[in-house]
Amino acid sequence: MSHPHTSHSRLLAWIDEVAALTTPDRIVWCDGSDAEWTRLTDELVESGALVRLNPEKKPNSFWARTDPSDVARVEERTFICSADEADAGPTNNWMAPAEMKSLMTELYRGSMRGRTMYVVPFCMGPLDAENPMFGVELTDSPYVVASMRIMTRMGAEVLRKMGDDADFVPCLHSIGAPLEPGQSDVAWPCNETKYISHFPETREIWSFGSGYGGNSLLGKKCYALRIASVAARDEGWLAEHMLIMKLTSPEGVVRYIAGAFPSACGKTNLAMLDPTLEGWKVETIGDDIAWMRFGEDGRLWATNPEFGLFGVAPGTDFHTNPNAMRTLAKGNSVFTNVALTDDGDIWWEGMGEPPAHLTDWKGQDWTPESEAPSSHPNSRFCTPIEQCPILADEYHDPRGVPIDAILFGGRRKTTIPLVTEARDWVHGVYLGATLSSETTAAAVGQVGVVRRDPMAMLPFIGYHAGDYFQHWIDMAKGASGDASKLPKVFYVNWFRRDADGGFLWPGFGENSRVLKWVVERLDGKADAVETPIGHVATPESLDLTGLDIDPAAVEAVLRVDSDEWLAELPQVTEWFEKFGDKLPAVLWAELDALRARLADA
Ligand SMILES: C=CCn1c(=O)c2[nH]c(Cc3ccc(NC(C)=O)cc3)nc2n(CCCC)c1=O
Ligand SMILES: [Mn+2]
Repeated sequence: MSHPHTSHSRLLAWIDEVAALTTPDRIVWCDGSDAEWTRLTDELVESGALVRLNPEKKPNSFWARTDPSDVARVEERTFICSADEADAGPTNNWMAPAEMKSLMTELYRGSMRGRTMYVVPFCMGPLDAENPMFGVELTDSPYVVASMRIMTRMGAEVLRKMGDDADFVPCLHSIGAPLEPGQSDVAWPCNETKYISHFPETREIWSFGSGYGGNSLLGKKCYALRIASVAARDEGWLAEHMLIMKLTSPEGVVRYIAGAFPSACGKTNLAMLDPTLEGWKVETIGDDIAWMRFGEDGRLWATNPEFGLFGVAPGTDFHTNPNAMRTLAKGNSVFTNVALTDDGDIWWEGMGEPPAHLTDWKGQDWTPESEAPSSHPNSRFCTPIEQCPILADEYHDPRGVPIDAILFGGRRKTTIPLVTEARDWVHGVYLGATLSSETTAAAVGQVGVVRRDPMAMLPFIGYHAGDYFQHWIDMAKGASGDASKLPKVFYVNWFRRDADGGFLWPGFGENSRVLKWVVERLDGKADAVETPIGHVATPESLDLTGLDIDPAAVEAVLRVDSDEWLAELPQVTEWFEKFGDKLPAVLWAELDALRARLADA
């Protein structure tokens, strides 16, 4: 059956099935054109869902406010519906796929009444990749369509490339707010019942009830991490929650670094770093997701499958991330749950002195005397990555870049030194698997509690975390047995504090000094002290030129205190016990070896 837009019979059959179930008033095929963006954003402004910003401040850009109940990913409503419950593992919510599908089918029944169902063909990664990773999102949210155009390659070009039989990940999304005839819409329709469900064996995603980013832009966390991590396990590659950066030394030597950090560690700030060290240059390839596979040369090649940046707004400003601010200044962006200035620009906490008056993320008047912040802690900017002034040319190369170093990082007041090099690959996997970070206000729960967040992937591993650790161990075999081709693994912590609670390390652009040490370790140049926890930088081995820092602070930020580390071991044991016999034995061995080294120290 041919159709004006495609002759892909499986796609057409799926669309017919979903339309029959959700009963939208109309179906619109998205072509990803500027004309379509204008139509969509005009409609959204008309309906009150978006406010157009002052073109002189941010051209072609918009301010959105969600329902206060729909402001973040809903981890407790996120499910991995593997055929076998054991495959979801202890870090995921599970429901039998058939049960979840029959339950959600009833939720979708008539859910798009009165609305438009948009067909959003998209591709994670370049269209000219060897095997492009296609998806099609069916959604009743024009906000999602506009955001997907920024975050993914989306539209007619993708449909053409898909031809009539390419594989694609079906992504079904409904905000779950049917409109009765004559009923007027609310600015942010959603449903108090939310399900974000993944079906790994059939590679499908069903999302219901939330319009918010990670729950509704299904190409990102749902596809490029949870579903992709399952495909990566089966096919021998890695889908990771990592930034990718290009680092060039003053001598012109280029190194590529991937980094995994939980939220509130400044991953985007690091990905777009403005180095303070003279002559060093950072260019950005990605700030959130890295797909990594071994090339014929035995090296690990990484690509960024995304087409935009979906960053946390508060804390982003010209001091912490000047390149993000320059990206946003070019416009073509959507800002969600930030504050609106009286002259039609956006503002959020961390941007220096607040204006005398703002409209806050709840649409209410805000002044500097207001108790609550003007912007929600999880408020976001959504902006085209091609606007980033330091985007590396390699971003567009379907081969990606060969990774020289992997950084794992967390937010810890104590215990973890500024930078440590892993003893080898397995020890590096141990560091990633035991990565810990203190919770902050941006996430739910109390502030300052140490949580394990393995490879910063805890909410995104699409299967049993024990199998995931085993997969990381097994990846070393992909380096065609030549360990020298594997990336070196490092563990960093920008957030160690002194006895008075002050930060020991200035962070931000000064982190370029740590990156220099990492590169020099790759070249076998920089010095390190052998400690029970790995090779730790010495104060002398860091280039502190021009940095006004107390030598005692440098000592303190690099210190390895055996008592502090011995105190960590019971937590690691308790963490590892969650995975039972699926925890690779080599990781128990690493823990035992660490305990023995600490005892000798
Ligand atoms: C590449 C930068 C990484 N990075 C950091 O390296 C970093 N370090 C800190 C802690 C810190 C905060 C303020 C200062 N201020 C002054 C003046 O030194 C210093 C360190 N905060 C940091 N942040 C912000 C975290 C919240 C998203 C951060 O992103
Ligand atoms: Mn992320």
